[in-house]
Amino acid sequence: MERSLSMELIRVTEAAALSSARWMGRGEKDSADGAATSAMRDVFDTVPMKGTVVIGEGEMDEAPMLYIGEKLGTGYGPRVDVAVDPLEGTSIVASGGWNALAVLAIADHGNLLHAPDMYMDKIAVGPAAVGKIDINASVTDNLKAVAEAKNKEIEDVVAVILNRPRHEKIIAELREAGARIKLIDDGDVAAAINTAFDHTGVDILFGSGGAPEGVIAAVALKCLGGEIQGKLLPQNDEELQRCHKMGIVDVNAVLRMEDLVRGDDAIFAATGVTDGELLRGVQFRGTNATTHSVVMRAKSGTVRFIDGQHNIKKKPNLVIKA
Ligand SMILES: O=P(O)(O)OC[C@H]1O[C@](O)(COP(=O)(O)O)[C@@H](O)[C@@H]1O
Repeated sequence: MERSLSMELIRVTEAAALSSARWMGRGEKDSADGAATSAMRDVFDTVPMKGTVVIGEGEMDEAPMLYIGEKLGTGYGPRVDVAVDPLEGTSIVASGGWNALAVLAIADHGNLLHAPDMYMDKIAVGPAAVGKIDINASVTDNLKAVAEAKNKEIEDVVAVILNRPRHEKIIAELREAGARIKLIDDGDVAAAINTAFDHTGVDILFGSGGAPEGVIAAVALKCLGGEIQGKLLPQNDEELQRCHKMGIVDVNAVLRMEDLVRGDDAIFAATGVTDGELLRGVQFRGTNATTHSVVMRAKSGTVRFIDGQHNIKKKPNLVIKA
């Protein structure tokens, strides 16, 4: 995969972030998502690649854009699988909260798990604790392992988890073990990535969230040398059938890094929509808008933070007033 593709992909996430950021705090998550999706779709047309969406906005009959199977790119260049989440954290934008991102990941054709839209149990850590976690072990054992790997006490470990009733037991065990906890309302992709950056103050992600988000986070963590393990959590027969269709016979099987994203020819790109620990959100200043993005390649392990200054007058279609 071409190195220069990284910069092309940043243009895609920047466009999605610029378009959806106008909807911050307006209580309209679908409008924010729609703006991000259509901007992302438009810019993808200019990216030199032969892409196919494997994780997107839904099946062809339910999503007009960025649907699973849709072809993306100019049709010239590497043949890649594309995973997109034009707006990761639709409710975050609707309420002006933290850590909404425009994200995408690409990998060589056939190398991304085609995760169905269902829940996935997840555990994720940064490079310091790779090889030490086990999704089948207890919360306490995982905390101990991370504390040891990072040379700190359990009381100093910060676990991040979506604040959901389904996580009551995990949260109780985290409290019992004495860990510090960051309960988040949404956005477990950012939370998983944050475990790989010490300055975000987050050591380990627990709990279930979207399976597609799990695959996207896996690409980022592969680039960063971190680790995520997942287990699909089908809620009914239909979801179980979907797992089987994907070739996953044993739904209790632990999905490891190589199952989620095979090989290392993969790129992850994200632009902040609202402020977060890792990336600032879009700021509008008169005729200018500023974006903050990160792009990473698994093959080289290079992580680039890229700031963009956008002249809104020259991109009127991108920054539509909400
Ligand atoms: O809100 P639920 O059903 O617990 O799902 C959790 C999932 O939703 C999110 O918080 C936000 O997803 P959306 O951007 O699609 O709203 C994800 O980060 C997370 O994986």
